[in-house]
Amino acid sequence: MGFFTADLCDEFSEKVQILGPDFKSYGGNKKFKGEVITVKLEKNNKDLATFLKNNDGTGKVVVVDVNMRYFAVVGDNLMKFAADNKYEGIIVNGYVRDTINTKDFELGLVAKGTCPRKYIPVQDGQIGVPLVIDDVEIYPGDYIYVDVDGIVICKEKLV
Ligand SMILES: O=C([O-])CC(=O)C(=O)O
Ligand SMILES: [Mg+2]
Repeated sequence: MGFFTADLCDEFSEKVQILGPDFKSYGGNKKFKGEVITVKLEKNNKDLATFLKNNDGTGKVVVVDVNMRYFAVVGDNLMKFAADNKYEGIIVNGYVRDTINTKDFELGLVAKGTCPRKYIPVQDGQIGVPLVIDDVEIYPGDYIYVDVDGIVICKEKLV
């Protein structure tokens, strides 16, 4: 795939923002890009699971903010939904689990770390709301670029 986040930062330095250094890769693709869909969760991931299961993800990256609450919101089940619907990747400001298996799916997954526990009681989430992650405002329709160096976000499509 023809981009490097370092080159995007140099070439479009006025236009891009970067998320912080604490994301790690747990998916099958280390490099991915796409148009942002935002999801805000409290602790439980039901609305994210339903969204991934029921919506086409071609060209899309889902950015999930769970405010670093220490519960996993993505594992191999949700990765299967996302792979089946052709999402490019998922970015979680929080934690994931089943990470031995999440890398077997052909999409990106980055998160701040792992947690073996999920929050069981169902709670409502919000799809398509503005997020603030690592002091960066993220809106639906932004474009995001991920590789082994980091995560670059821009209001417009760069490549
Ligand atoms: O099932 C869940 O809600 C989270 C998880 O472990 C998975 O996606 O496999
Ligand atoms: Mg699981």
